[in-house]
Amino acid sequence: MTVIVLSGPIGAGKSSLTGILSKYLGTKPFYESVDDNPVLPLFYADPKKYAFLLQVYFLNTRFHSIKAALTEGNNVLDRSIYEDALFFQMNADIGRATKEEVDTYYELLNNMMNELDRMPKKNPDLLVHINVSYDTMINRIQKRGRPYEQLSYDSTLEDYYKRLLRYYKPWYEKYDYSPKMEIDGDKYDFMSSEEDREIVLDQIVDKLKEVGKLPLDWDKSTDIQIEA
Ligand SMILES: Nc1ncnc2c1ncn2[C@@H]1O[C@H](COP(=O)(O)OP(=O)(O)OP(=O)(O)O)[C@@H](O)[C@H]1O
Ligand SMILES: Nc1nc(=O)c2ncn([C@H]3C[C@H](O)[C@@H](CO)O3)c2[nH]1
Repeated sequence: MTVIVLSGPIGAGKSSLTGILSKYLGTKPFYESVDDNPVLPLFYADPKKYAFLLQVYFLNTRFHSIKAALTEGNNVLDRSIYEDALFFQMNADIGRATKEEVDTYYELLNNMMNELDRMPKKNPDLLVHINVSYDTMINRIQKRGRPYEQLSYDSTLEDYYKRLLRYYKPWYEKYDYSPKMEIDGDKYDFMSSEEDREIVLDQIVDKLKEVGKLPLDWDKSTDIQIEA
C-alpha cells in the first residue's frame, strides 16, 4: 500500500497532477471538495465571516478522505491535512478568526491528528510539493476560471495570494511527516507537454523507488491522455 499526497498553493496543479499520477500508477485519486463545496463561495464573498466555517468544512472532508485513503489500496490525495493549519493560521493572522475560533480549531485539529495516529497507517509515504511563482499561480487561477478566485473579484486577493506563497516556504521546509520532494511547477507544463509530463513522472517514480514505496502491483501505462 502506497499513499502519496500532493501539496502546494492555490492553482499549483495538485488536482491535475493527482489525476495524472493516479492514472500512471494505477491508483485511486482523492480530490479536495471544491466544486461541491457550499462554503467556498461564501468565504470568498465574506472571508471574515466564513473563514472558521470553511476551515471546519475542509478539515471534515479531508478527514473522511484520509480515513478512506489510509485504510485501503494505493492512493493519491490532492492536498494534505498538514496544510490546513497553514491556511487557517494565515487567515487568523490577518484578523479573520477570533481567539475562540483559533483555540477551538487547534483543539479540533489535534483531536483529529490523534485519531490518525491510532490508524494502522499514520502518515503518507511521500509528499509531492508543487512549487510555483506568483505569476504562474495567477495565470493558472485565471486559466481555471473560478470567478471568486480572480483578482478582479476582490482587490485584497493579490495580497492574500502573495502571503500564501510566503507561508508555504517555511511550511515545506519544516514538513517531516514523510519523505518529501519538490516539483518545479513553473518549469514543467505537465498538462500540455508530454515530454514535461514524463520528466515529472520519472522524478516521482525515482523518489518512490528511493524510499522503497513504488507500488508492487504497479502496472506502468505508457500513454496518459489528458482530457481538454
Ligand atoms: N504544470 C502545469 N502546466 C500548465 N498548466 C497547469 C499545470 N498545472 C496545472 N495547470 C492548469 O492550472 C489550472 C489549475 O490547476 P489545478 O486545478 O490542478 O490546481 P490545484 O493546485 O489543484 O488548485 P487548488 O489549490 O485551487 O485546488 C488548471 O487549469 C490546470 O489545467
Ligand atoms: N481558507 C482556506 N482554508 C483551507 O484549508 C483551504 N483549502 C483549500 N482552500 C481553498 C483554496 C482554493 O480557493 C480552493 C481549492 O483549493 O479552496 C482553502 N481555503
